[in-house]
Amino acid sequence: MALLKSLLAPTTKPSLSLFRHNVCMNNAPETENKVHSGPMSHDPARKKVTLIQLSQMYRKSKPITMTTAYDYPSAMHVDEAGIDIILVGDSASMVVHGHNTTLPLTIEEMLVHCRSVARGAKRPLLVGDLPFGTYESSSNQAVDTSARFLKEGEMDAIKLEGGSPSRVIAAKAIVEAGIAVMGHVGLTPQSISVLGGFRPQGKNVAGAIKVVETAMALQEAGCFSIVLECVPAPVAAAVTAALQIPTIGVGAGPFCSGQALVYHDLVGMSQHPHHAKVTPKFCKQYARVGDVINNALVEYKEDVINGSFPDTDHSPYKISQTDVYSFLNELQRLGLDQAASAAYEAVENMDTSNAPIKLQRLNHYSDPKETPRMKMSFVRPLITRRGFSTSSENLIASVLFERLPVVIPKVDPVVYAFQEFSFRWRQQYQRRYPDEFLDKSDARGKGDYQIDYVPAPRITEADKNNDRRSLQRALDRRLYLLLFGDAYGAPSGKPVWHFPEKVYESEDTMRKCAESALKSVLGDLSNTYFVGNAPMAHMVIQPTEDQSGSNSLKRFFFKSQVIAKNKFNIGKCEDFVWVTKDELMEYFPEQTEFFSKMIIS
Ligand SMILES: Nc1nc(=O)c2c([nH]1)NC[C@@H]1CN(c3ccc(C(=O)N[C@@H](CCC(=O)O)C(=O)O)cc3)CN21
Ligand SMILES: CC(C)C(=O)C(=O)O
Repeated sequence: MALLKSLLAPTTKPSLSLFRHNVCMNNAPETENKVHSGPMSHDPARKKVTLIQLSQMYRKSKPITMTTAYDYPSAMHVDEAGIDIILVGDSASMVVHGHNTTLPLTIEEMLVHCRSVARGAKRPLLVGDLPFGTYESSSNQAVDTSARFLKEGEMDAIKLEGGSPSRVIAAKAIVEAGIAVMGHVGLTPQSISVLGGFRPQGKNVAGAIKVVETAMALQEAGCFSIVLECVPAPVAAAVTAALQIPTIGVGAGPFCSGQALVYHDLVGMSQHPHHAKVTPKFCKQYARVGDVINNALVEYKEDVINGSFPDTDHSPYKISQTDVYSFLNELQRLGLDQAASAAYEAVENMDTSNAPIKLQRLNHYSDPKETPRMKMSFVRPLITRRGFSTSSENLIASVLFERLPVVIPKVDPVVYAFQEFSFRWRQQYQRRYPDEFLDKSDARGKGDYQIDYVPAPRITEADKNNDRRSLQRALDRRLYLLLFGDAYGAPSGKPVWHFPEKVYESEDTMRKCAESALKSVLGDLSNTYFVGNAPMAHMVIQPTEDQSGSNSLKRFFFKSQVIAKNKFNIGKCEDFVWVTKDELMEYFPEQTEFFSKMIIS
């Protein structure tokens, strides 16, 4: 105990610094921490605030800072900021619980707040506010409640409101029970019933004198400090001068020993006028935390809705490649095909955007020749699609990707003849332009206004060379994209001409499936326009003799158009062509009838 006292004693005696040095070598700070339940820091500025520290600050006229806190995170922030006192105020009733007054808060609720704060704040002095109705009826009740704040609430001291004679007696009894008491005069919100509202106090001579006398009586009872709430600055100055203990002002002007503000008010937590129960006039907002919170929540919501959260960075839990396969197989064995399909889809999707997963998977492989892709394609046929598909048929989304004519098509001779005729007709019967207008020989533009307009040729180099890979051909016709390579339903290993297409698996819609088919060829869909959500045609393909045992195939065609682009990097195929309707028929000799119906021009 003697050691502890000398550690706490404010002194500059040289012997002490020597002593401290020894203490450190003996790892004594731990003893210190235990006694005060203080932080593990060796920084003297982090030493637990006690009544002794406070009276030192008071004697040295160092301003004392106090804010409220009601939970673990707010307590941590307040501690971190080096605030001296945390008041677990009954304002919790209003700012945390949403009541209109401080009256409804119970002792049990308060104790929950107190314990949470005690877990978060190690350095500040912790003061618990006695709730309305838990200390007024007798000194015994006041002592019992206060004791609970120390035993169950882990507080260092309590605060009570008011200074009536019975209240002063109760304060004295609590101090005599060994519990430090902070008084509270001026506006005492628990007395709202008799005060008639959250009204400032001490605004006339009698009121001001009452504030001074009450504060003095509470000092006499043994309070270590007094909160002065909502009183004029001169009154607070008088009280501060009259007392030998620190005053803490809340809306009481600058002449107090210290200042307090409600946490939510000072950080600007409750921005919304309907939600901020009260934000008294005297509050200064040091931030607009409420706005920051609102923005964060809105952004989060949007991210979830548009699918950008969670991304792979925020989906950290991995399952090994081998386990995924066993899991898929197990799901199928249990008849949970849709679940297996969904899990497989997830593996595929995470795959593309997360290289580390791939590496990790490869490492799990025992046979280095067997790549993950091969193993996947082994699993794939086992998996059926979810949604409206039945297990006996395979659905394919195909894309008829077209480039519209770039130049006006050559006019049909009959149409041309009619246009000629109607032009002459109009010329003949319309009113003549005035001569002076028509006779202006320079009316067609000269000099700066002269446009040397040479139309681009309708026949391009690609037309001349029959370069079907170019989009700069058959400018007056629609062109359609065909790919050469492996296709679903084709004899295995034999590349064929086909449209961009994809087997429907677990996309939300066939249209989505068609989009991903085209995307896998073009890389992205930014220069494409999908025409409508519904397929434009569908084709049923029965299995051939040698494919007996396999299922029928349904191929749905979706129309998409090229926009604002005259060259694409076509991937995922051995070859490709951009062809007109007539040319397209050459590539599908067995299906000319179908395609000539499906494609108009
Ligand atoms: N968010 C919050 N901040 C606080 O400072 C606080 C609370 N809540 N709740 C508990 C008490 C209540 N306090 C209050 C509440 C309202 C006023 C207020 O608005 N007073 C008006 C006069 C209102 C009247 O005359 O009826 C003023 O002009 O100061 C002041 C202090 C201070 N405490
Ligand atoms: C305004 C402060 C001093 C208070 O009493 C509370 O927060 O309950």
